[in-house]
Amino acid sequence: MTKAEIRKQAIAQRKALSDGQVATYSGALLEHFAALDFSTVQTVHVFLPIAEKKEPDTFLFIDWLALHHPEIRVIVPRADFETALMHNYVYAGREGLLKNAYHILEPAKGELHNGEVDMVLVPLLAFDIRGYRAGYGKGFYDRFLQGLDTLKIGLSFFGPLEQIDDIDAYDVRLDACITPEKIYRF
Ligand SMILES: Nc1nc2c(c(=O)[nH]1)N(C=O)[C@@H](CNc1ccc(C(=O)N[C@@H](CCC(=O)O)C(=O)O)cc1)CN2
Ligand SMILES: Nc1ncnc2c1ncn2[C@@H]1O[C@H](COP(=O)(O)OP(=O)(O)OP(=O)(O)O)[C@@H](O)[C@H]1O
Repeated sequence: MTKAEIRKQAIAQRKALSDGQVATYSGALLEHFAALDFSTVQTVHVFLPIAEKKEPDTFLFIDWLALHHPEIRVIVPRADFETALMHNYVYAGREGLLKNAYHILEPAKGELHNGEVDMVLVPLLAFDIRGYRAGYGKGFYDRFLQGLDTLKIGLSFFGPLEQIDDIDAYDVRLDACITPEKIYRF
């Protein structure tokens, strides 16, 4: 399937989830996340969920990290839709977040983070068994991840597709993808 076909299907599949399912599946994702090795992780980049689009509730991950790994810095993005680039900020609590025109919560201001990130949680609409992903189609994460030496972990409520057909040279493969059922490693 092509990314365009996949997007349509995945958006509809997610829309059909109840809020209860989103909460249950998000909890299942967190259980797998919590079993990862954080011994060399100092910084984790976490996307903030678009609740309207039934994305995984990554606040669960942020709260878990604060409790179990208070030494780990959480970095959150702010997306610039004119340039398709993301600017990254040190997470400083929910109070400082505002919703942008795309219903994405983002830091209104704060401390920019231009340093390394050891792990990136990557949003996606679908992924395949090779570790390729399709998102909303603006290439934000492909640009951000290009050349970045970091662990790239997708979060998905659904299992992998056989193949995303129209992969291009910019597409960055995930190292792993967490689903409610299991972690896929690539
Ligand atoms: N939580 C979260 N943050 C993220 C992403 C993501 O997938 N999830 N992105 C990942 O790269 C970037 C934002 N990507 C986006 C790209 C396009 C549209 C957009 O065009 N929305 C339209 C139509 C979408 C649709 O087809 O449903 C709209 O909402 O009107 C939204 C977000 C950066 N931040
Ligand atoms: N590093 C880059 N430099 C220039 N163009 C890029 C880069 N990365 C991706 N693109 C372009 O951006 C467009 C969108 O890419 P793609 O369809 O793979 O988005 P996506 O992965 O679904 O979206 P997102 O990363 O925002 O979730 C494509 O035309 C792609 O070639």
